[in-house]
Amino acid sequence: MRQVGFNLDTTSRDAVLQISARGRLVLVHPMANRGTAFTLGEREQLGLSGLLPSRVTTIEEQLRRTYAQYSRSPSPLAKFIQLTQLRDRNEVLFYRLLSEHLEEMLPIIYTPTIGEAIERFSHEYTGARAVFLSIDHPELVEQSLRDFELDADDVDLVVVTDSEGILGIGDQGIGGVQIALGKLGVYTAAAGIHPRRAIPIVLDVGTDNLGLLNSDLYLGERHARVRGERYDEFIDLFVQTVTRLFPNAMLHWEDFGAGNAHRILNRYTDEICTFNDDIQGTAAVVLAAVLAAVRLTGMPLAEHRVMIYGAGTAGVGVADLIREAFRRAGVSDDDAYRQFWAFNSRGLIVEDGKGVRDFQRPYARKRADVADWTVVDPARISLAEAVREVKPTILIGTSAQHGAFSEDVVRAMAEHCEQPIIMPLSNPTSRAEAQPSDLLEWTDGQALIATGSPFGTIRHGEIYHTIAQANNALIFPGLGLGVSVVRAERVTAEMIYAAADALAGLMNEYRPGASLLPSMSDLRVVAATIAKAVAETAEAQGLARRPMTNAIADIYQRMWKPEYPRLEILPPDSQN
Ligand SMILES: NC(=O)c1ccc[n+]([C@@H]2O[C@H](COP(=O)([O-])OP(=O)(O)OC[C@H]3O[C@@H](n4cnc5c(N)ncnc54)[C@H](O)[C@@H]3O)[C@@H](O)[C@H]2O)c1
Ligand SMILES: O=C(O)C[C@H](O)C(=O)O
Ligand SMILES: [Mg+2]
Repeated sequence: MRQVGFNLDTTSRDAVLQISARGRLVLVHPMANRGTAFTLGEREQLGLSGLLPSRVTTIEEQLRRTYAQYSRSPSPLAKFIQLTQLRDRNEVLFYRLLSEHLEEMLPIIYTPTIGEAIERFSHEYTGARAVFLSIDHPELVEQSLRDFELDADDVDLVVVTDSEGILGIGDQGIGGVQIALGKLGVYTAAAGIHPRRAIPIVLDVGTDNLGLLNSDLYLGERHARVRGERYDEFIDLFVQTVTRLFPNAMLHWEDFGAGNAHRILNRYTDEICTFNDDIQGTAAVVLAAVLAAVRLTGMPLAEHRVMIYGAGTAGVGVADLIREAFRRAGVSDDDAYRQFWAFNSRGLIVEDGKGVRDFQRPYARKRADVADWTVVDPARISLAEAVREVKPTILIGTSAQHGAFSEDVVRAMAEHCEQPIIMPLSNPTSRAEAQPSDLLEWTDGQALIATGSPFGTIRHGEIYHTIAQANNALIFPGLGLGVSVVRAERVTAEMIYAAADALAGLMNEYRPGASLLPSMSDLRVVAATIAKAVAETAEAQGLARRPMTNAIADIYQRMWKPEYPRLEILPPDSQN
């Protein structure tokens, strides 16, 4: 990080921060500012003596104060805003507070509260340290990226969204910038990616959200979403520019619409170092949860029948990776496809159905497969009807349809399956296909559950069930860290599988009611473990541009810790 007045080596855990700036400039730089923790000597040298209250405090005192402020904030959104303001004022303190209360604060800075912050972005706007790129100004793309003041070697990660498919709340226009910021917050909190080695970006291509278009306060381009050739050209311009300026960065795509996510990933995956979180991150975390659950059922994976309710960006990513696990278990590709039943908004996807997208097509069932089913409308076969016919053992929800896993669906599933594996993965909480407490109720406590948003622990009978949060936050931080440690040239299917496998390998608790996945409070351990597996896989595939000397040491050395860096105060006139 090199800005006029400040210089910080962001590659090492114990870097020195050089400051030649003076006075207010120091206090408004979130990475340099440490507020009341500046010592009297530092204050004098930096020209801050009159700008701070006289008492010097430790970071522990600052943590006590900011945690009390957090606790007093009256609503989740107020807590989000309080933490955002802290992040914009004193980044070290923000990450330290977050890391000490990770499980408590994750639902605030990330899913589910972030959904509300995204919807309210233009109303609550207080600035956002991100890059905004508009399709109406392609000529500004390069300059805008340069304006973020990072050099080629300074960037490990770029998180970009076009906001069309934000969580399960759809098109949120420019507000989607918050999901890019939220994901980066998790990268740092979980994997220690240095907060100054990443760029959050929103591509403003317009919005089809009429509420936003009609709001006086809306801050994005005020027109319908641009699609087709002009959209593709803009994406291409963006990809070419960002990879030229930041050749070592992994490009992370977040919350694109169903019509673009798979298409864009397929277009670039063999050309650059890139990853789609909703497709690949989700797939890896869900596979890990499925493998843990399958082990508990005692029934071999190859015999399971899988329903994907909501075969969109995430759903098909999940299906593809579970299918890979079938293949690794010795099942032929043809046979594996026959174990999957996928749904879109028109019901079960059948080969002659309407509106089937290219990436869904491999999962379309043959008409003959369903010819003798008892259904009301063969052109629109419902989940309940399909469940009765297929008797699935695994039900995955990525449809954003609240309550879609209804009592009759779940009871019908449980009738033929002792321990049904049911995963309502849609976010935020208001979109979940089912409430875990209901699932336990309807299956007599037998369901093996994972959800996308946090649900915590639920008592059913004598047993406390810890509901696994199968959120891609368990995957992307470690993946990004592993990729950056070896500067992988690509993100391959093998690396994604290795991430899932490493996560599954962390599960060793088998008491009744135990979670299928590690807890979000263990994110740092999870991320480091996944990073190692990913980096080693990249090396084995010959994709490491920076060989490791010792995997553990290399990963540990790159994991930034939220502590005030050592200061070196340079003369005010020296240029750095
Ligand atoms: N847990 C996680 O880590 C995670 C990761 C990614 C996405 N998700 C969640 O999954 C949901 C979907 O996200 P996405 O990015 O895949 O969106 P998407 O728009 O790409 O996919 C949604 C799919 O659901 C289908 N659908 C809509 N209505 C339906 C209905 N009534 N019945 C059956 N199918 C229906 C659509 O046809 C589409 O294929 C969101 O709520 C998102 O938050 C969770
Ligand atoms: O953002 C999340 O919480 C997970 C996932 O990427 C989603 O889109 O829901
Ligand atoms: Mg997402």
